[in-house]
Amino acid sequence: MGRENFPGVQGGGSLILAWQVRNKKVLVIGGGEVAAGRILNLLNADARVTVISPRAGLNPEVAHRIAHNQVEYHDRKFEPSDLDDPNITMVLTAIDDSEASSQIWKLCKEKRIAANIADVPPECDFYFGSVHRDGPLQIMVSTNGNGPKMANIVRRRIAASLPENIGEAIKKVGVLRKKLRGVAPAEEEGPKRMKWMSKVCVQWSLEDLCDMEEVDMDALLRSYAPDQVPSLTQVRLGEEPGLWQFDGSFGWSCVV
Ligand SMILES: C[C@@]1(CC(=O)O)C2=NC(=C\c3[nH]c(c(CCC(=O)O)c3CC(=O)O)Cc3[nH]c(c(CC(=O)O)c3CCC(=O)O)/C=C3\N/C(=C\2)[C@@H](CCC(=O)O)[C@]3(C)CC(=O)O)/[C@H]1CCC(=O)O
Ligand SMILES: NC(=O)c1ccc[n+]([C@@H]2O[C@H](COP(=O)([O-])OP(=O)(O)OC[C@H]3O[C@@H](n4cnc5c(N)ncnc54)[C@H](O)[C@@H]3O)[C@@H](O)[C@H]2O)c1
Repeated sequence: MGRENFPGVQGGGSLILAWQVRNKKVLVIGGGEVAAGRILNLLNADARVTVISPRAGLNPEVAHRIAHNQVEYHDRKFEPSDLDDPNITMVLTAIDDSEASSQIWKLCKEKRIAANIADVPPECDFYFGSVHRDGPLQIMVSTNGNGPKMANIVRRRIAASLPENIGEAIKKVGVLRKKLRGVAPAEEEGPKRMKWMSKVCVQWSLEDLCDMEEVDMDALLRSYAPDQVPSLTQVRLGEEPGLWQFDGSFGWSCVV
């Protein structure tokens, strides 16, 4: 008999994902304060943003994005034909007109376009959350519609508890991972590659990860074949792979 101690299911949550909208077309309907926040989130994710909103109602931040050609802009109210472009990946509405909002939601569902209707939670395929960003690191907090301000408070507390250099350390790990793929591209290397990469992340301090230069990465990668993880000091001393072994101390360990 199996032990059956699998995780219990806790329904009622959201599926939290990191949606890749780079170079994809996203329609934002409305140009007020809420739209301004949405547009920034989208631009930070390299989306191609189109804004539809009468000029008279534009918030200064949205007007700035338009003036600097950061978004495509149509100075008018929403029209159903705005949804005809098959390249639209996502629609976000942030307008102060609930009737128009519901009409847009229905049209999006007919066309199977994912949509967020800012003021109507039941008419959202996905919610936004409160996001902390530090380089490649993003942390999103959701309260699943219960308390958006609470999400903001939790997010700020999490951000305050993070090491200052975590984003930079992750950036370096990203470069190393890419290089490792170059050194060991084979599919069957997958398990070894992942285990080795995990060991580097666990054994190296954030400071050492941040300090790691490209030459250090190239030297470190020579220890991949013998499946060893030297410290940054050892890498810089240029010792031959095979001379070091992790002894669990997170310090200097050299077996001769
Ligand atoms: C996280 C954040 C992200 C973002 O918008 O980018 C976000 N709302 C934020 C702020 C905020 N929103 C509101 C207040 C006033 C205080 C309060 O009500 O708490 C504040 C606080 C403020 O403005 O400081 C009012 C509000 N919001 C919604 C409704 C409609 C309703 O609930 O019926 C109403 C009532 C309108 C009314 O009463 O008339 C709905 C949603 N808002 C969500 C996200 C989704 C659920 C996220 C979750 O539960 O975690 C969801 C469901 C849909 C969606 O928007 O995707 C962003 C904080 C970012 C940050 O600061 O870090
Ligand atoms: N989800 C959230 O986090 C959240 C937070 C606060 C408010 N809200 C809700 O979001 C909505 C927008 O809030 P806001 O503060 O940005 O409002 P706002 O009044 O500042 O902006 C509304 C914008 O919508 C535009 N607009 C109105 N009708 C339009 C149409 N048919 N087509 C295109 N554009 C149109 C207006 O010109 C204006 O630019 C409100 O309903 C508000 O209750 C949501």
